[in-house]
Amino acid sequence: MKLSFTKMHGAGNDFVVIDLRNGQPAPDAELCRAIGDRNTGVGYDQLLTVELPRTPGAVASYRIWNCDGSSSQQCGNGARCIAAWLVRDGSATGDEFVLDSPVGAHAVTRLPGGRFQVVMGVPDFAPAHVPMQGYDAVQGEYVLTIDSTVIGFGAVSMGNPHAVIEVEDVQNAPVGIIGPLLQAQPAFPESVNVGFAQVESRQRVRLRVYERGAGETLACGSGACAAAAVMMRRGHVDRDVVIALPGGELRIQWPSDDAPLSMSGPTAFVFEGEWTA
Ligand SMILES: N[C@@H](CCC[C@H](N)C(=O)O)C(=O)O
Repeated sequence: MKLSFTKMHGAGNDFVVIDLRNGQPAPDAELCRAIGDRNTGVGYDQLLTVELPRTPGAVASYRIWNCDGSSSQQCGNGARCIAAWLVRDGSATGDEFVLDSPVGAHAVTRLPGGRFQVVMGVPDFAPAHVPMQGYDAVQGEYVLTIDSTVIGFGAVSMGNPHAVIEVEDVQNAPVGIIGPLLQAQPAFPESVNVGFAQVESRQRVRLRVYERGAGETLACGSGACAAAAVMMRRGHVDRDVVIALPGGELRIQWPSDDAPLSMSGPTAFVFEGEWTA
């Protein structure tokens, strides 16, 4: 079996992109893990498959797999990379087009310098939609006590589940300890992406994300949207903010609570390869 792929990244969040528009089946969880192994495979945070469009007017659709073989509904950095891939491929022409993601259509705008803006939808704070069990009403902050550690967090769905913990010093935040602990809580039946956000100013937030299915990544686009949305709703930042992640910066704009949120940021091609196992 031969699989041609493109290695890409968006602000350091790295991807293997595979074109399945010829009807080839999507890799199963075992193959995803094999390709994703950073020692014996290619290595990636997420594998993205380009597929035929599902809705009229869309250029293509895509699906998302984490490197542990699980699937996800949303990937902000991935959406930008798929957009760049389709532009390079010639399938997406013009500066504005639509992509079908697992959670619906995303409007995309091509910006100069390999940057793309993606309309990510309206952040959904309803606990049942995150999904998060044990809470009926939307709260600005939820509190869980795990092994006598009290953790306060905001929760929001960007199509995939996010918890956002506001911290004073993100550099020294216990990302690798609290991230997996929170993910394992029964409150999150589908696990959760856990962001650690330090508000530096009303226009700038520093963020690290412990992702579901991938561990800590250099950047998480939907995590940046989630952190911005939580901090905007708390009134801690303006409605147009830069989220600085370890691998790069994303700009998040959310004009009002019931409007769609948009994210813009970089894309990069790394190399082409062929998987022959
Ligand atoms: N890195 C992504 C998010 C990928 C999916 C996530 N790990 C999940 O399981 O929901 C992004 O840029 O949004």
